[in-house]
Amino acid sequence: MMTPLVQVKSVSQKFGAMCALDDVSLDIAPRSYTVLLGPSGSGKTTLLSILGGFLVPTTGQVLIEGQDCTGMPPAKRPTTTVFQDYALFPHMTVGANVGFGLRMRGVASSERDKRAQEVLKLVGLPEAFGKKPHQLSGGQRQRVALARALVVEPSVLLLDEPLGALDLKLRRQMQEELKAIQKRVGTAFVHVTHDQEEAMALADHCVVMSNGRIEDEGPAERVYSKPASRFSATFMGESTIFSGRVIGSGEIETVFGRWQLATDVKPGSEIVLALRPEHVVIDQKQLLPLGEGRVSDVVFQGSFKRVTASLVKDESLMLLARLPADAVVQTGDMVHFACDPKHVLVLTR
Ligand SMILES: Nc1ncnc2c1ncn2[C@@H]1O[C@H](COP(=O)(O)OP(=O)(O)OP(=O)(O)O)[C@@H](O)[C@H]1O
Repeated sequence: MMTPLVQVKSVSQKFGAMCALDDVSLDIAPRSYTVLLGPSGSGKTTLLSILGGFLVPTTGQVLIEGQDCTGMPPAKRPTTTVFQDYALFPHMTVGANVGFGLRMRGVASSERDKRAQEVLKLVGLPEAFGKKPHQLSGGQRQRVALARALVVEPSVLLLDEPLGALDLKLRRQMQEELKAIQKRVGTAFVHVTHDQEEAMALADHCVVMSNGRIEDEGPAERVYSKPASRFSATFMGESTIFSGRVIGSGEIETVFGRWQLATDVKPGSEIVLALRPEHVVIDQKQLLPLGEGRVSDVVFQGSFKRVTASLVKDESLMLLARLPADAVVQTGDMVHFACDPKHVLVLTR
């Protein structure tokens, strides 16, 4: 990795007895799109607040561009934050809202207006300059909030659930726009979400959080295809999880029998195995057999069918499968399930 733009070093945040962040370290590369992904209460907003200077961590350090910013107030550090509710000033025009940060920095009005116009163009709203926030749609207000944060040319833009207030269709559209704007301006973005699809669509670097710790981090594709832990295998996409034990080199004992599986985990170790639904197939006995299962649910989702089945070998294990849209399966059917050994994920955590 090139020299990090941001270095979070062993940061912990306590609120009384409650530990919201527990020894978190993270590097953020210049020009990157980082997504902090995790369930409610995992510490995402706390970490973003520490990056933005709204919280001073109990212990640890935050360096931005090599400078120690740990105790520095928000206005002094090279970051700006876009909040979920946009926090636009309702009585000001869009142009004045966008130019606000420049006004605070003493930039003259003609220069402010010129730069506000430029960023409004950048976010696709060149005609909004003289309007008031209430004359805009939710998606447009979101873009004004983005323009207002970008106009001061921060080194890092922090976004706290920026698309949370938008409906699903607009959300997907704004994801594409956010990514395109980030590539255009080259500013590093750090974006908090609990939506794993959003994380996959946006992240160059995906950081999966749980209980105040980083569970997994890396390119979104790597986190999905080779999750580091059971938590990230189930939070970033769905998986069927089952346990196993390594009994010899390349041999694993599972509820489905003995499997020949390449693994470098040492014999005797207990492991967790995960299987993505798109890697489960039916009626292909030449692959690794998962045995028979009774289909308990079939949901047609347009391009595929999402099938849930309880397996004869272990009825408590609910198998998830994503089958072709034309697969002939119904609730109550007994079906032979299998998987390709190369897709079985062996997790050590
Ligand atoms: N000011 C505070 N005082 C006390 N506890 C707090 C404070 N801020 C956050 N917490 C607690 O710290 C933990 C982490 O909260 P945080 O808001 O960072 O999580 P999050 O992952 O952003 O969740 P969400 O998606 O719900 O916003 C939670 O248990 C929360 O209740």
